Amino acid sequence: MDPSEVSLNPATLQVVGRPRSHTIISMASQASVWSSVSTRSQPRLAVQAKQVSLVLLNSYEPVPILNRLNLNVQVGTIYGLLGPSGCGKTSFLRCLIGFQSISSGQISVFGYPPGDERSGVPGRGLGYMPQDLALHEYLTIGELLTYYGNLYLIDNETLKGRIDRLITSLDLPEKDRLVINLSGGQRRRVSFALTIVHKPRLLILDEPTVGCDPILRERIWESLSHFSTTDRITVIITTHYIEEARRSHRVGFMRAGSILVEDSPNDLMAKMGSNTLEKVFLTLVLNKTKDDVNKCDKPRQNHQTVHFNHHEEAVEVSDINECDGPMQRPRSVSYTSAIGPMKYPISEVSEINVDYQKPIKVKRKNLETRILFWYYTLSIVIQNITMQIKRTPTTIIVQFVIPLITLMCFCMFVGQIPYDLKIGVVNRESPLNLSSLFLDQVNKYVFTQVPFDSAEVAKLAGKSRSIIGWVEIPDNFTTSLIQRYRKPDDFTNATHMQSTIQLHLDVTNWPISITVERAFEQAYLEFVQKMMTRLGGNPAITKIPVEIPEVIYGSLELSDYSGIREFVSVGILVIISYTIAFGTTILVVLLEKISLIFERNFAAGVTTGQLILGHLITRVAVQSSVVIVLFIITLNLFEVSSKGSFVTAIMLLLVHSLTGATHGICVSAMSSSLFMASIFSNAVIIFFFIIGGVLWPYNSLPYYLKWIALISPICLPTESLRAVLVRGWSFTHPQVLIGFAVSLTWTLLFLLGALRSFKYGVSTAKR
Ligand SMILES: Nc1ncnc2c1ncn2[C@@H]1O[C@H](COP(=O)(O)OP(=O)(O)OP(=O)(O)O)[C@@H](O)[C@H]1O
Repeated sequence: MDPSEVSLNPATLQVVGRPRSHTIISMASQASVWSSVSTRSQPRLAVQAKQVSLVLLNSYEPVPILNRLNLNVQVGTIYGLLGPSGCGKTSFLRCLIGFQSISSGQISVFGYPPGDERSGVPGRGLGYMPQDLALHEYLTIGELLTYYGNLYLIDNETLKGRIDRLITSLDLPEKDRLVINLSGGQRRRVSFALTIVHKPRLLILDEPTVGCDPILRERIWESLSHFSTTDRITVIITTHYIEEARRSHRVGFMRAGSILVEDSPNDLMAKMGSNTLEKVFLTLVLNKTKDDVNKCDKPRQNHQTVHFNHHEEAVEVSDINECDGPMQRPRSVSYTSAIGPMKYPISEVSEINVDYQKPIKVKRKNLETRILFWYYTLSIVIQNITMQIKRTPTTIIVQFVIPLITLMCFCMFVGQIPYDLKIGVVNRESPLNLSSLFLDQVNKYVFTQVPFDSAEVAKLAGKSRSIIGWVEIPDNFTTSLIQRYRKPDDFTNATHMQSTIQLHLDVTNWPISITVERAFEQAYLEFVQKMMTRLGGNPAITKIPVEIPEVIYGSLELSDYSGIREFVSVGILVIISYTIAFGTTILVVLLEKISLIFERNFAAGVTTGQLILGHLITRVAVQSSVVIVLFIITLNLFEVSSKGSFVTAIMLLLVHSLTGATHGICVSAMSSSLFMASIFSNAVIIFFFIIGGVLWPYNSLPYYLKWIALISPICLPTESLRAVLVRGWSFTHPQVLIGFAVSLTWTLLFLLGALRSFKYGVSTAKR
C-alpha cells in the first residue's frame, strides 16, 4: 500500500494501534504508540530508505559515504539519527531533502522520491535546520522570519502573529535586533524558529542542540515532543548528545554509512543491558558489530510498559522484552531532567501548528501560475538581498572607492613623463663651447645634471644608482664637430670619436632608459638647429623628412606617453568593471553557500535559478552605478577620447560586469572554500589581465596564445570598447558587436556552469 494513502488522522492511528494486550500507554507517549502500531498494522511512513548507497568523487578517488542504508521513520514520530562524527548522517539528510543524488537504492519521502513536488520536500512541507546557523547576519530577527514566511506563502496577518508567538515562546530578543548582534544561543533559537515558522510536516534538524545550554536544549526537545505528540509532525534529528536522544520515539545508530540498528531507545537499552543510551552507543559503535546486536533481537515475550510523562520529565521502562544473556534482566530506567518548568509554555509555539494531518495536495498549476509563482519567489529573494545590501553601506562605498582610487592612481602616473632624473655630466671641454650649448638643450624638467670630474667617479655613482647614467663630452668636441660638418669628406676615425657625445646608461628600467634616449635625441635635434643658425647653415635641413599629413583615427597631439595611457586605461576600465563584479559576487555568494544559507533557501523551495538570478540582478544593479561613475571620471579627468556613443560604451561595460558577476557565481558554485576560490580567481584574473590585450596589443602574442586571448572574456570586449571610444564606431560595427557577443557567450557559459555545479554540489554522486 502506498504510505501516502494511509489516513493521517491521529485518532484513527490510536484505534488501529491500540494493543490487544494489557500494555498501558500513556497519552503522552508516542513512542509506545508507535512501537505497538508497528507490530499490528502497516504504518504510514514519512521517510523510507532502502539499500541507499552514496559514493562521492573527490579529487583523487571515489569516497563511499553511505552503504546500503535502510531506515524507516513513521509519521508523527521523532527519529534520532545517531552515530560517530563522519559516519554519514548529514550526507543522508542531504540525500533525503534532494540536495544530493544517491548512487543506488531508494528513498521515499511521504511516498515520493526526494524533490518530488507532491511530498512538499523541499518546500513548504519541510523545516530544515542545517548544522551551521545559516542566518543572514545583517537582517533583523523579524526580517528573517518574514523572509522565510513570505517564501512559504504565509499571509501577512498570520505571519505577524506567528512571529510574535515564536519570539515569546523561544525567549528571543526584540524582533528588530540584527542577527549579528545576537549571542550564539539566541542565533540558534532564531535558526530553530525559521525551521518551524511555516508548520512543516517534516522537520529535519541537523545537530540543533550543539553548543546550546541545557535550558535551550530542553526547550528544543520539549518543542519537538509537543510537535510530534500533538501535531503529528515527523522529526528527524541528529545529535552528539546521545542521552538527549532518549526522548526520540526511535533511534537509528549509524556506523560507516549504514544503520547498525533501529529501535526505540528503551527497547535498545533493555536489549543491550545498559541503563544509558550513551553506553549503547559506545557498545554498538565501538565494540559490537551488527550481528552482535541482532543476536539479541529475539521475538518479544513480555508486554511492554512505558511511562513517558512530559510534565514530570521522567521516563520509566519496565518489563522490557527478554533477550538471551545479559539482556534478560528486566530493567527500570528513569531519566529526569534537571531543568525546571519552562518560562514560556511550549503550547504558545504549538499554536502555530495545525494543518499537517492531510497530505500535501499539489494542485495542477497551469504554466501562467507557475511562471507567476516563480517570479513571486524571485522578487522575495531580490528584496531580501537588496535589504542586506542596504544594511551594509560600507561595502558599497568600498566598491566605489577602491576602483576609483585605483583608476585615479593609474591615470595620474601611467603615461606621465618621468622627471627629476639625476644624470651625470663629464664635460672635458672648457665652458662657452658648443658642448655647453648642447647641455642647455637637455630637458631641465626631466633631468637634473650632476657634474663629475672624471668618467671613473661618474661610473661609481652610476653603479651605486645615485645617477641613472652619465654623458661624456670629449675635450675637442666643438672643433671636431665643426670639422665633421664643414669637411665631411675629410672625416677620420679620430674626428668621429672627438665629435661624439657618449651616453652611459642603466637600461634595466625600460621606460626610464627610453625617456633618456628620446630626451637626448630631442636635445640633439634642437642643438643642431641652433648650431646651424650660428654657423650660417639652413636649420630646415635638420628636420626629419617624414611627415604625417593626416591621421585616420586618433590624434597626433597626444604624446607617446599619453597614447600609452589612453591605450591601457580602456583596458583598466574593462578589468575593473569585470573584477569588482567578479570579486564581490564570489564573496557574497560563497559566504552564503558555505554558511549553508543557500541550503536553507533550497530547503524552503527556492530554486538555484532564482538564487543565482537574485544575486545577479542585485549585483549588476550596484555595479552599474559604479561603472557609470568610473567611466565619467575617466573620460573627463584623464584625457581618454570619447569619439563614439556614450550609451554603447556603458552598455559594453555593463554586459562585461554581468560576465564578471556570472563568473563569480560559477567559481562560488564550484569552490568549497574561500581559500580555494581566491586562489582560483586570482590565477584566472591575472591570466586574463596579461593575455587580454590590456597592457600590450594582443597582436604581439605567440600564435597559439593569441587564439586563447581572443576567446577570453577580456580581450575582444576591450578591443570593442577601444573601437567605440577612440574610433567612434557604432553599436552595429562588427568589431563592436563581437565584444558584446563574446561577453554574452561567456555569461551564458558561466551561468550553465553555476547551475550545474550548484545542482550537483561540490562533489558528484557516482552512479
Ligand atoms: N563533498 C564531499 N566529498 C568527499 N567526501 C565528503 C564530502 N562531504 C562529506 N564527505 C565525507 O563523508 C563522510 C560523512 O560526512 P557527514 O558530514 O555526512 O558526516 P556526519 O555523520 O554528519 O558527521 P558529523 O557528525 O561530524 O556532522 C565524512 O567522512 C566526510 O569526510
